[in-house]
Amino acid sequence: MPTAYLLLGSNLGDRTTILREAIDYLNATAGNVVAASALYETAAWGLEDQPAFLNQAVCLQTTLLPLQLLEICQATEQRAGRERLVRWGARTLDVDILLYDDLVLNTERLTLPHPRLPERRFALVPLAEIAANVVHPGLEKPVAELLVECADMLEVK
Ligand SMILES: Nc1nc2nc(S)n(CCO)c2c(=O)[nH]1
Repeated sequence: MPTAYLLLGSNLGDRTTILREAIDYLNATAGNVVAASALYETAAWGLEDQPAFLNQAVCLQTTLLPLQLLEICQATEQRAGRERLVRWGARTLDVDILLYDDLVLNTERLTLPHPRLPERRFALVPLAEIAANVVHPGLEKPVAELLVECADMLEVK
């Protein structure tokens, strides 16, 4: 069964509850969440003048195809009241697909692996907790090595 790694993020509202409810919804609609990292509080990347995020990586075993999984991720965001007001602005929930097995995909709707994964410690740190030895298809390096190489500073509030 395909394995996907997702990054959940929230910096608006009751972040802990939002992330827990997102995992419950993914379990009910997308497959089985078989692993979840700890919650990491990190300074906002991108548009820095916004509240700190809570980030969490999850491992999902799924029978959904990538674009079907993307639809469920977007539905999960909408259930949490996600409003896309400002690009990279504050949001109740963000669910990004980081990896989907060893698939490399470049479409208008979805790029896999996530194109900014190698430059984001806020994604690499939680992912390395549950998938340190998973090899990034395309870069052919394990997640742990991507983390070591990532220059992005992880400032914990
Ligand atoms: N620390 C942190 N910064 C972020 N900037 C954006 S956009 N996002 C949403 C994910 O693309 C985040 C995030 O999840 N965590």
